[in-house]
Amino acid sequence: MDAQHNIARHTAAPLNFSVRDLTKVFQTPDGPVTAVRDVSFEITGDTFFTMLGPSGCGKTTTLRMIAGLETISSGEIRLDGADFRKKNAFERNIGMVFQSYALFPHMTVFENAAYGLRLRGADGTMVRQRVTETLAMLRLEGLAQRYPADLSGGQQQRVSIARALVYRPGILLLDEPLANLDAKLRVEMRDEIRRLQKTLGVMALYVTHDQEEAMAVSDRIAVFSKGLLMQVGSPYEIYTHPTSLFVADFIGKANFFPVDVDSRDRDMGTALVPGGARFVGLPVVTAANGEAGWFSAPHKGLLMVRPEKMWLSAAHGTKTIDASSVFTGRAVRIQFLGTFVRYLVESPAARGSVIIDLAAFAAGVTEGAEVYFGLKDDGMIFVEAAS
Ligand SMILES: Nc1ncnc2c1ncn2[C@@H]1O[C@H](COP(=O)(O)OP(=O)(O)OP(=O)(O)O)[C@@H](O)[C@H]1O
Repeated sequence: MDAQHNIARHTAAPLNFSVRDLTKVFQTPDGPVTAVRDVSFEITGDTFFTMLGPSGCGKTTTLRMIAGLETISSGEIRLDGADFRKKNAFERNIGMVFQSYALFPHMTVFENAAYGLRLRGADGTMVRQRVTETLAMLRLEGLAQRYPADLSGGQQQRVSIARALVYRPGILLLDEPLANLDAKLRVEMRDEIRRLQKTLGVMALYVTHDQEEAMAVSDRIAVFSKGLLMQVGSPYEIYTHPTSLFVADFIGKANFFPVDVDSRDRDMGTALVPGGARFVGLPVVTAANGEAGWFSAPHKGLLMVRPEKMWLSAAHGTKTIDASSVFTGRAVRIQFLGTFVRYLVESPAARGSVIIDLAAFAAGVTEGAEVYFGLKDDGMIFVEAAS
């Protein structure tokens, strides 16, 4: 068969890539360690899919099982319905980018980029054409004859992306590709990776521990904690409808108010905040497993409110206040953060200090001042039972 057969003309993302009940148990001298437990998700077409979580949560192990770099303890991986494990490296049709770049130090940029094509038996004309085209996409044209040691970190990472894309894989796997770059370059590169991914129409599986980065680049995010997949959704869904305390806290900033739930039905509830405030008609009630119907009243729970869903005013002001939903506290710190002002408020009603983000300074509120604050009624969400 013609060797060129192994090389796609254009990127063709799989229609459907799925992982079912994927589990990884490492045998260690201290006994078995379950790094990934029963993880299931599905990705379609040119989705930019990110696995996000703190260090040690199992995201890299999941990616490595998908890449075939780690054996699977149990579960399955399917590519357009077929068992992924039965496919050889060429048939899997994946490109991989590592945090460490993993370039060959004795090869030029051109030869590094050409590696995957040569492995697939591409002829000289095709290698020249593809490598030139791919280096141009990554703005590396002028550097083709350099060696990795003579490149900056950002340029080295571009070469490793070129090497992964040169044979036009359907799936691009990226393991913390920006972790070694400085903050400004990280933002530039993440936008560039996303632009390339969409231009080529490749499916992307991206691993990061940086929630801001995940929100900025992803179509969908899978949040991991301790080997478990906690939630999958668009950045908007996981920010506005976290289904667990972990996700609410890990994605963005969150305030938590211990409450007594005194009634509820499928998607409405009434909560009492010790101290007197009462909230009726809560918009969303979710359980740690994402299912409604989990709270039984009466029950203790946690009300989560995002900082931008709160109001604040000076306690000595003349504003008319509906006393049933107002808290008092003390503004302990005011931070001007450019596009908004952040107030840190101490209040016995909250668990930890309260973060309140306003579009402008609150009149008359200085550090140390007594304040009134409350929750806008579209911003509340139950996240978990208090144990
Ligand atoms: N080869 C191995 N042998 C034993 N345990 C391992 C091995 N690789 C990973 N682990 C363990 O599995 C768990 C998950 O690790 P993993 O690297 O997947 O997490 P991660 O979320 O990607 O973290 P990081 O961002 O730090 O790489 C951790 O507890 C880790 O110590």
